Amino acid sequence: MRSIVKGSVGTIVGETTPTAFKFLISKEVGRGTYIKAKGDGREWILAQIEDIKRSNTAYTVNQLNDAARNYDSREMMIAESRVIGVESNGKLRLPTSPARPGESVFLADEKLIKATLGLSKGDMYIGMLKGYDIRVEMDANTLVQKHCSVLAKTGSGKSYTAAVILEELLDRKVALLVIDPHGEYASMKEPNNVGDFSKYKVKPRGYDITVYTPGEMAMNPRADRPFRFNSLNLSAREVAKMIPNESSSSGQLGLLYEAISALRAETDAYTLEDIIEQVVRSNSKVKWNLVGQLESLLELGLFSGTATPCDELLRPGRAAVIDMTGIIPELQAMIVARLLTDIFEARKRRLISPGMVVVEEAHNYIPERGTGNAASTNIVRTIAAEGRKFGLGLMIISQRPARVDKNVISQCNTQIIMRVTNPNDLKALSKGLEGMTTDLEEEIKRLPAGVAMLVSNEIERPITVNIRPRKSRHGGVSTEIVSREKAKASSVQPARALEKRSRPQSPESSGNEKPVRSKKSQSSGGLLKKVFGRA
Ligand SMILES: Nc1ncnc2c1ncn2[C@@H]1O[C@H](COP(=O)(O)OP(=O)(O)OP(=O)(O)O)[C@@H](O)[C@H]1O
Repeated sequence: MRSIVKGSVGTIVGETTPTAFKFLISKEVGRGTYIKAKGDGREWILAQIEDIKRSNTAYTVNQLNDAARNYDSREMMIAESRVIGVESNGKLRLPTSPARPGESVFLADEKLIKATLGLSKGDMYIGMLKGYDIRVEMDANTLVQKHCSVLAKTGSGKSYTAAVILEELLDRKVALLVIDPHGEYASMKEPNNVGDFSKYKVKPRGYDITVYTPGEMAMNPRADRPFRFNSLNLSAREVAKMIPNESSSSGQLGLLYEAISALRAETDAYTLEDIIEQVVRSNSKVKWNLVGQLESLLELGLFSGTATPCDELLRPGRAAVIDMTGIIPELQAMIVARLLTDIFEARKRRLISPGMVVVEEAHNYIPERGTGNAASTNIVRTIAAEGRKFGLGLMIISQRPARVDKNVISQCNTQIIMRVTNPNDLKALSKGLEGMTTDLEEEIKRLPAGVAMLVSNEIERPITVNIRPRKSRHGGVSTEIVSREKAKASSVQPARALEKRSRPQSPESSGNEKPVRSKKSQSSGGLLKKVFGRA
């Protein structure tokens, strides 16, 4: 056997192929380490250690080999390595012939890793390659245009990582619209004060964030402004989108179309109140159910006051955060449906800036078939399929990959995967990702918080990244349950009331009874109005 070459970490042994080789380890290396060996053309082949096996001929399965006196000298460590490729003129290719047994293996240097993996093509700094001092940079334009997803189990650092990407996009003057079900993104206004900033060379700062609430301002201390829709001349389709699917029968929808056509024939300008009055005038038996739903819509306050203009929501270098805290899921999906339809239409007509729509807890807004229904599914699918043409990108964030619409996920060119352990979610990831191996699946199960696997057409193979500290303050903090028992008890009451009252009518209702409008609800809007409010 050849003597060990200085600086090498091992020698190639056994059978090799253009895509894999094994080497006998002479210096400590670990799984995931990037290594290099000379190919036949004397160019460097970059490979990564996938697995390490240890054996010792002195210890066989059947008996100890007493003839072997020096047990330590008989121990062997074999590293199984997967070839990533050979870099030539900025392009990656597989070596034409397999690496030669007997060749020395070295640790790969930073330059080779960056060039071969394609890590320095971008301008967005999201973190460091795990185990290395190598910055991972992604291309902002590609990420926005070709969409992106962040998928991981809860507590793994999903929203933290999403915010890191949003910071980079805001630094590059991208306009962002964030659908934020839990009010986690308002804290981006403030600079971060926890993290190893010097190691990652990050400077804390706050961003230009405006938080909107579709509810009442007084109920959401984070909100800067109310979010309101225009109630003038609503089309039947627009109104229908805001009414829960399961409770609006075809008879009621027909009634809605009739009422709005009659109004259009009479006047140039009508409001939601006018639609309600018109429906009341109908002779239909099912009208009261529809009236109930329309009145609930009116009471939410979403259609009162000044409508929020679309061009205010997408502004370069700023993020508009729609904070959905306190709004029931069904209504959230309807708000998202209408909002994104307006944004997409305005963008198609070039009336607003290009930008990116970020959908947190995406399984609620675009549920996979069989796992639920949401009014917002179609428009999010449309943006995923056509947004690129019109400069509207999409970022999908979810803790339940298996419950998110596969059509949308498959349109995301960049996938950021953090720790996932649920077997259904892992299966969904495996199905949706090219090149997913059982080894990668195992790795995903074991990723620590704050470490992400980046899969993208822009990089040559999935890489693991230590996500950099945030520049802005993180807002996704878990609530302690035990020590806050009292606070929890006092907060249960309004939440329940909210859910109960915001449903237009009970499922048992026949649809023929006139809904009771209490004096209080007519004058001040009652509890519903208190919770959701008017502008
Ligand atoms: N790159 C990171 N650097 C430092 N801390 C991190 C990093 N990523 C995550 N964390 C920490 O891990 C915790 C969980 O992160 P985060 O809130 O983003 O999780 P999540 O997956 O979004 O959870 P949830 O689904 O509950 O919102 C946070 O307290 C955060 O401070």
